[in-house]
Amino acid sequence: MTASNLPLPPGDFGLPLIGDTLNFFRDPNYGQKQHEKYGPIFKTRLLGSPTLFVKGADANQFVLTNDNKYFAISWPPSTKALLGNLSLALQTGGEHQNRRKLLAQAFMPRALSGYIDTVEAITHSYAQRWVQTQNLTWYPELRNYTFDVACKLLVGLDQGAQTELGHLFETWCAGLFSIPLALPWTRFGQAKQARKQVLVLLEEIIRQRQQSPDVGNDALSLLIQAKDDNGQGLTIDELKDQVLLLLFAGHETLTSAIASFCLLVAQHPHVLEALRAEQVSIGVHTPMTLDVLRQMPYLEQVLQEVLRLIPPVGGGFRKVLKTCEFNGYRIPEGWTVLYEINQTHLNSDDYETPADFRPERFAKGVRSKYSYVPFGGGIRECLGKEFARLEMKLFAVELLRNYQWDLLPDQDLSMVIVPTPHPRDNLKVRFQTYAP
Ligand code: HEM
Repeated sequence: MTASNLPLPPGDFGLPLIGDTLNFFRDPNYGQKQHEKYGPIFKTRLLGSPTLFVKGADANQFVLTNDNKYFAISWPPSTKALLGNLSLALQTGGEHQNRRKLLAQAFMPRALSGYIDTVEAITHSYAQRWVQTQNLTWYPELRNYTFDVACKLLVGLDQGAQTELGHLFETWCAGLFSIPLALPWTRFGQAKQARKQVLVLLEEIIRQRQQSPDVGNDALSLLIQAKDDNGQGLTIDELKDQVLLLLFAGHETLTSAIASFCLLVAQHPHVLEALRAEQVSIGVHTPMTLDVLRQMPYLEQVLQEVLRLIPPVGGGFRKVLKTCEFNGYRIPEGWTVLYEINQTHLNSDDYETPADFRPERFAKGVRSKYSYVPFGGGIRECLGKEFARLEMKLFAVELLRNYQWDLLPDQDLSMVIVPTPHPRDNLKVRFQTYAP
C-alpha cells in the first residue's frame, strides 16, 4: 500500500477556517486532552492549516531525522516577516547547514569559557539589587537579567534592557506571534517599525566594531571574523538578522528556564538542601571554569528535570514537503506537523510519575535520545544549547551559594504558556542573603 492510500490520523478539524486555534492558545492542557481522546497522533486545524499533533520518542525521531526530506521548518507569517529572510531560523537545505556551522563558532567551548566572568558579574550585580528590594515580582527582573547577559555577550552592550535597543526589542518581540496586519496601531505594524530601528542600531554597533582596532571578545567579534568553508564571511545585512535571531532565541527561553528552576526548587526544600550540600562539597573556585561546572551532577539532574517538567519551548512546527507514512497513517503534503516536546516529556512509558518533580530520575541519564528533547534534535537542534546550559548553571550556582528565596503567599502560581511558560502572577518572592 502506498502512503496516499493510508487512512488519515483521527481527530476533528473544529470550526471552519480557525479550527481549534483558540482552544490551542487558551487551554494549556489542549494537547493532553486531545491525546487522551485520540491517542499519540491527532489531526486538527490551526491558523487555517490542517495540522497533526504528534508526541513520543518515535514521532520525534521520525520528524527530526527527516528534516529536508519530508519536513521543513515552518513559522507563522508574522514571525517570518519579523525575523527577516537572512535569519538562520528561515534558512533551509545547504544554506542552513553552512550558516549553522559558521554561527556555531560563537558557542564552541573556548568561546563559552570566555563568557563565564561576564555572566557571573551580571548575575552578582542583579542579585545584590534583589537583596536591596527584598520583596520582588521576579519574572520581569529575570527577563531584564537574561537580556542584559545576551546583549553583553552577543554585541558587547552594557545594561541592554535599559537601552533604546532593549525598548525597541520588546516592541519587536510583542509582534512575533501576531496577526500580520501592518498598520501603525497594530502589534505587528509596531513590531515591523521596531525591527527597522533595531537593525539601524545593530548596524551602528557592527560598523563601529569593524572599524575599531579592539575586536572585542563577544560573539559579534567571532561572527565578524568567521568564514564558511568557501572562505566567505557574513555580509552586514546577514550579520544583523543573525544577531537579532540570537538575541531573541535565547532571551524568553532562558528566562522561562531559570524562573522554573527558582519556582520548583523553592517548592521542594529537600532538593534545595541537596543542591546546597553539593556546592559546599565542591568548595570555592576562582575563577570558575567549565571543568568545575562539570563536577555538579546533582545540579545537572535538577536542571534536566526542570527542562523536562516545564520545557520553555513546547514543540516545533514543520511543513510536510512530501506525503509520507507514520504509524500506519498518512501524513499529507502541505499539512503542518507539531512535534510536542511538553507532551513527550509527560509520557508515563518513559517517566515514572511524570507529573512529579524528581531530579534523581536522571541519575542514570535519559532513557532514549528522542524521549527527552527540550532543545529539539536533528539538524535544527538548538544552536545555543550549551550556552543555555552554562548560563543556567552559573545563575544557579550564584544563587545556591549566596541567597535564599521564598515564595510569597497569596499569589497565582498556575502557568501561562504563551510565549513561554511562567507563573501567572510573575513569581513573587522574598529574596535575602543566605548564611549557612
Ligand atoms: C533553555 C533555553 C533554551 C531552550 C529550551 C531552547 C530550545 C530550542 C528548541 C526546542 C529549538 C528547536 C526548535 C525546532 O525544532 O523547531 C531551538 C532552536 C534554536 N535555538 Fe534554542 N533554546 C534555548 C536557548 C537558546 C539560546 C541561549 C540561543 C542562542 C543564544 C538559542 C538559539 C537557537 C537557535 C539559533 C535555534 C535555531 C536553530 C536552527 O534552526 O538551526 N537557543 N531552541
